[in-house]
Amino acid sequence: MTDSDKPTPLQSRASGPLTGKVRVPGDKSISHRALILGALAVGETRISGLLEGEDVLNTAKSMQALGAGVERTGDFAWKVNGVGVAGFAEPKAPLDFGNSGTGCRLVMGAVAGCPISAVFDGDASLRSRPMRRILDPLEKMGAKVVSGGAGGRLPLTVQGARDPLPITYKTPVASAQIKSAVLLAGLAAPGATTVIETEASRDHTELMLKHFGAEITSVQEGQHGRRITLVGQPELHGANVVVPADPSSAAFPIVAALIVEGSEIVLSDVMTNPLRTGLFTTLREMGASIEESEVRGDAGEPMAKLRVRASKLRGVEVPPERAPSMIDEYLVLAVAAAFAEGTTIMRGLQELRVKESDRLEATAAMLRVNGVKVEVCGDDLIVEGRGHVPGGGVVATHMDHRIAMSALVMGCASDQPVTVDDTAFIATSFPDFIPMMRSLGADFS
Ligand SMILES: O=C(O)C1=C[C@@H](OP(=O)(O)O)[C@@H](O)[C@H](O)C1
Ligand SMILES: C=C(OP(=O)(O)O)C(=O)O
Repeated sequence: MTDSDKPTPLQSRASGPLTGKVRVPGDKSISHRALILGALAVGETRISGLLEGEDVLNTAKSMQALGAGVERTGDFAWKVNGVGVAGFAEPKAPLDFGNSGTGCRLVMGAVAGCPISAVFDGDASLRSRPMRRILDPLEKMGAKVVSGGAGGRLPLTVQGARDPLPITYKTPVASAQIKSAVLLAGLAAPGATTVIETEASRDHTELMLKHFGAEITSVQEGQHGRRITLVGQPELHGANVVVPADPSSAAFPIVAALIVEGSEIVLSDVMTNPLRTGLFTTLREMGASIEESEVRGDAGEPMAKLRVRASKLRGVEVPPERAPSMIDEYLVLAVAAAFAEGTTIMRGLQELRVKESDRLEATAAMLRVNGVKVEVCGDDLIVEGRGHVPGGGVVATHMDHRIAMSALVMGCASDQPVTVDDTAFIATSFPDFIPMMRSLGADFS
């Protein structure tokens, strides 16, 4: 997709109860990592349940361009033949990550540990996002940034280190992308690479590195943090990866079922890694009925079946330390908050400003244009829930898939229909969102 493509608007209007059983697509974070670690391993990796969204497909293409064998073998089934740690070949053309911060930043880390040069680029949204946070530690490890836009913006060229250095790095913000970039570069360095985080971020890279044979430890650091240590230059071996359903995608049908009276839906295989389930904790505090059953795990990633029933919600205060475990879910939580009774205060959301859009302002604008009273106060978002939403607004999605899906969920129960200006970017993370929501009974036209 390019930002010059013609926009495809869509309207969402109140429907009868949502019902049915669905499996949302594979987790986006795990899908990126399975392709990247498969490409850095020796031998064959088989992935099932891969998210075939644009963000992940761009990572697959970049792995191919860097010399790995990447092949689709069936629906959501992929095979990767890796080149080994530090074995990437120099790509002949710029690597285009489209809309995806994760793909771009993790591959920057992997390339930084190889003696090659690669150009990184993306769409207008990705070109506006900060890359200095990744380049700073990678430069400490010996990589060079040959050229780049102001403030480390894309497009830029990374010249990987011939002899990468292991470092101990304290991440300046809770970010799994920074942590993962350092660990992936650290694979090629001799000795121990350590990442310290004061707030724990999602640990899929650590769990998957272990699954592929690396020696990696993670211990508590302070009240909410982790200290992660990776032993460099491991022989990673190809592995089987089963990708569970993405809790960040599940969030949309879950909130829709909670706000549409009489709804009851079931979602299978939803990943329940505790570093990803802050939204479920918050919704339960608001009074949501979300029942878990059939809890099981694969490659260290737990998953469960979720049964969600329409519920009367009340406003709550969400503490800032919960943000890393639900960082992509505040948009749709704000929709749930608008349908709740009472005020919801979401604190410490500064990282929302540097996502696909400025999500703090875009979320406030989405609610405001649909008649909800909302305030951005510093880095906090305050939503006045009145038990119903007037609707009737046209929402600007700003090349942001999660704004588009959140607005369509809001329309499922608002008094007047809600329109989004462009649905195209939904394909980055949840290509079947529209048909899946319609199959549950949503009225999108
Ligand atoms: O590592 C990952 O897979 C991700 C980390 C988060 O970003 P940050 O690391 O910038 O917080 C999140 O917002 C993104 O959707 C996926
Ligand atoms: C922030 C997101 O992704 P990324 O950083 O990979 O673009 C997201 O999917 O909400």
